[in-house]
Amino acid sequence: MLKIEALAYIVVEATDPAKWQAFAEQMLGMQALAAGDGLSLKMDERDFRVSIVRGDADRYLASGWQLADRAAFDATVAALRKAGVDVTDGAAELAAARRAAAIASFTDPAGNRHELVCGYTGGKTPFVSPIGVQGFKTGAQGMGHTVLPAIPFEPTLQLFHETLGMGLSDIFNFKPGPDAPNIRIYFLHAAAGRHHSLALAEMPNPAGCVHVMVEVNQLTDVGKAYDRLRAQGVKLMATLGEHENDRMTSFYMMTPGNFAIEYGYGGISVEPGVWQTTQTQQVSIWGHDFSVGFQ
Ligand SMILES: Cc1ccc(O)c(O)c1CC[C@@H]1C(=O)CC[C@]2(C)C(=O)CC[C@@H]12
Ligand SMILES: [Fe+2]
Repeated sequence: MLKIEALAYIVVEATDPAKWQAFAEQMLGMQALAAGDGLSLKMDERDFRVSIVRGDADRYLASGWQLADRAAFDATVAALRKAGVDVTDGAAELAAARRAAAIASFTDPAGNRHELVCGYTGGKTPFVSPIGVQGFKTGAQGMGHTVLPAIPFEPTLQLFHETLGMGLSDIFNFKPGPDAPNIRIYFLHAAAGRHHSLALAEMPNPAGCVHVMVEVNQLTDVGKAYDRLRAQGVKLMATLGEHENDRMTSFYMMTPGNFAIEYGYGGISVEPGVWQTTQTQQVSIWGHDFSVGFQ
């Protein structure tokens, strides 16, 4: 019963949503629709997969987690409360804004904000990219993956792995330099089987997120996006490459929200309960030069 299915959506705070509109439409190829004084970014038949809300900062605000049904939602809220997590029952107004039948929210030990939702009450209309992107891979596996800062690491990992039951796909002890201490990055899967819906990274991030990954249906759209990045002067955070752990071919760019987006194709799926946790030895089997992002 107690199973997160996928990352349903993310919420981003923006001082100037018009910047996100241009970035979403012209760089990412998503549909941007007015929503109050913010924006709904559409990646598939759902009303939104990214909610841009107007505010005083440019940052990541929350991760929205999909529960299969009301029973799974209630069981998850109960499990969190039993573990001592302060869970807030969401108001009907918030549930309506997120197109959810029910919503609850909590903050993890690292200070990241999360929303739990069940059901989907919004519209189902076709996705039509304004620049011809041939679709994002969403569906049951959700909008993609999010990598969140996780300090303190152990209690944050415990919440998602033990209390919420997300499976450990891969463990990576990242060594930034020969004398630098290890940074732990743990990759966790949800029930729908995307290799990771969440990664916890033992590093601080003032924007509230290290990166969000969105996946397209064809490699051609990754290559075309790379061309657009250069034409539009968007800041590259890592060159094209293929990850060792989930075999995603992708590149990374900076967003108007001060966190990065990984734009990828071809990631693997795992079978929950069967998959054996791997221990990655390297970031990627080719490419992914992150040094360009620090320039
Ligand atoms: C290692 C890895 C596997 C699969 C992924 O989807 C993925 O994003 C990563 C890279 C994670 C990580 C990051 O996002 C922040 C900057 C990091 C720490 C680096 O500098 C190398 C690995 C990067
Ligand atoms: Fe990633």
